[in-house]
Amino acid sequence: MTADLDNSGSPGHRCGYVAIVGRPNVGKSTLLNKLIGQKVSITSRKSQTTRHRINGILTDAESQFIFVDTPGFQTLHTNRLNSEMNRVVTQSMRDVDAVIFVIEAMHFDDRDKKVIRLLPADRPVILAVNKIDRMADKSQLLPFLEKMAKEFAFAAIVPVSAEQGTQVPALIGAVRPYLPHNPPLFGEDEITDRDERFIAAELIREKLFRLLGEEIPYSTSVVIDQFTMEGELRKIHASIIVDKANQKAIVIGKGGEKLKLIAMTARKDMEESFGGKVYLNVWVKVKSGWADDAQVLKSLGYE
Ligand SMILES: Nc1nc2c(ncn2[C@@H]2O[C@H](COP(=O)(O)OP(=O)(O)OP(=O)(O)O)[C@@H](O)[C@H]2O)c(=O)[nH]1
Repeated sequence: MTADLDNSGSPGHRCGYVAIVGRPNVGKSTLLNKLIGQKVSITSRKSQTTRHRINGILTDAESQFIFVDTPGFQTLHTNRLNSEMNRVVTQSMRDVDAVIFVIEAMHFDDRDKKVIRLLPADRPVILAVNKIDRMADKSQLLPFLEKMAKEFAFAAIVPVSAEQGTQVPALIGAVRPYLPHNPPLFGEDEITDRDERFIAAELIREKLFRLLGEEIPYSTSVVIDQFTMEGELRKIHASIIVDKANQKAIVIGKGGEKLKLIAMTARKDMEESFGGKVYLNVWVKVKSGWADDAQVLKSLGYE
């Protein structure tokens, strides 16, 4: 992808877009956070917490990497939301200069193979073999990397531990040569081009994944109804949208305890992210079939 150039930056400077793809739960969000050194993309133990494209930006002396964190490839649920997500993933790979394909060390399954089939043939794909810290027998790594080299014409293969940061600089070094010569598109201190409204919704959604049971979060979404500044205070009104009335009861919890906890922990994270006080009001609303409703999807940013 090229952009309007303003002739700032040194002549050798590189700048480009990099997509991070992989099946759910391989560690894409953790890797992005490690790459850019700050929590922007949300992470969770449950899979499929990433629904939006999130740009994280890494700027160093020679280059600027604009990372696109994509939703995991969905293989279980088949509603409209998931087909939209798969579309967003394929789209995001077409718009980038390089792709980082993430898998788990020693795990290469049918879901990973599905992702491989969608990888673009006309741009460099760097394979990041993640979670190497988990390997009990490190001597198995080299044969696994050799096996992977036969699966696709990867531009490079880099074993990493996103969680511990091991080999992350090597991964950056492997991607760098594929960025085009461009001056930086973003200022040095910009980490994401998403606004605070979006980050606020992501932080609430992250709490749903962390604090609710297995099934509920998949049928919920978060909408920011109002976001205003009163002096230094951010006043945020948000709605958690659920599919059914019984889910509303679960999100609220006994005596409102669960919702209180969701709102309190989300508010603390927002205050840390935004660097200022936050007043947060969270409602739970039932909208049946929202995940299949094109109109609702549009209002959530899937166009
Ligand atoms: N041991 C270990 N765990 C990791 C590593 N990287 C990620 N994880 C864990 O794997 C789980 C999934 O990580 P995420 O970063 O949320 O995965 P994701 O691929 O973004 O998942 P989706 O949003 O579902 O697509 C989390 O519990 C992480 O803490 C790693 O290098 N080592």
